Amino acid sequence: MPIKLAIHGAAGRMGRRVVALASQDKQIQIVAALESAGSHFLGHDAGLVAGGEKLGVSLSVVGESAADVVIDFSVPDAGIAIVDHCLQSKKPLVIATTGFEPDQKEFIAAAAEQIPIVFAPSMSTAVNLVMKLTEIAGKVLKDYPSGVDVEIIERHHRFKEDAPSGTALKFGEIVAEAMGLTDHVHGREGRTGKRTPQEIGYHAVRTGDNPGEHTIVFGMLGETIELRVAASNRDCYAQGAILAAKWLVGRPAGMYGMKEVLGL
Ligand SMILES: NC(=O)C1=CN([C@@H]2O[C@H](COP(=O)(O)OP(=O)(O)OC[C@H]3O[C@@H](n4cnc5c(N)ncnc54)[C@H](O)[C@@H]3O)[C@@H](O)[C@H]2O)C=CC1
Ligand SMILES: O=C(O)C1=N[C@H](C(=O)O)C[C@H](O)C1
Repeated sequence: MPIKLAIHGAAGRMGRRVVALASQDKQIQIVAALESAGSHFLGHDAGLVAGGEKLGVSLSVVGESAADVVIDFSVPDAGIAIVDHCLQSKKPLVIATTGFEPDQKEFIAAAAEQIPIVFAPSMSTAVNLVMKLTEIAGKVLKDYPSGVDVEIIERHHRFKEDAPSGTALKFGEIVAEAMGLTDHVHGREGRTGKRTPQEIGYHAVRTGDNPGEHTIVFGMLGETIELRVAASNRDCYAQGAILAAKWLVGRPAGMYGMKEVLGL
């Protein structure tokens, strides 16, 4: 029996790719494509909106559905609303949306005590592998004699609404944990003084249609390491979200990440 999938934010850049790829997947049946009450795509066929063939599923607002699992690529407030919906209907949920406030993250963590949730700022296998490499690099370089300056540079399309990216923040958490660093510095301007060894620097570049690129720089005196991962389209994220949804069905309540999904 195929897994019945609902996609939240289905007419967005990511939602459309999830619809397009999930509709080609024999293990998945799309049963709901959800959008905001103000979307002019409501009532339109989700397959056609995604640029493919007619699917027979119209874009609708959140309501009762036969879904076994939900994938969310939307905006933070809508993400919280779908968490609440999944809590009430006891449905597993993959949250790919970024930019949540701290209190919203607490709400998600509390929800994960009752339903299974995968919550990850990047669904890409390559990005999650580079997170693992970053952890290794951080641990190995922690006590490097000259000291190590870690800077995280991310580049995304001009339409992105949050900065730095959720993925950049996650890279920063990994570095902080691995190296015992405490200060998160976002951009620099003016007479900032010398860089301190406790800093992790973040730089958010917004240009054109870049689907996402992250570079983690480990700068020593005498040598430099750069770990870079760049998407050339959005399918790495959509495929990862579909993989996470399949993995999540039947799991106990809990908060999972792509680390668990990918066995990293
Ligand atoms: N975890 C990951 O791998 C990735 C995460 N993202 C994140 O996913 C989110 C969406 O990204 P994009 O698709 O590029 O944005 P987008 O703006 O193209 O799509 C968001 C969609 O959510 C819809 N939406 C807004 N309010 C809604 C509501 N109340 N109910 C249902 N739908 C609602 C919008 O109408 C829109 O269609 C962003 O937070 C982005 O950072 C993006 C790519 C990869
Ligand atoms: O908005 C995007 O496009 C992306 N957002 C995610 C993030 O904020 O980390 C993941 C990916 O980099 C694309």
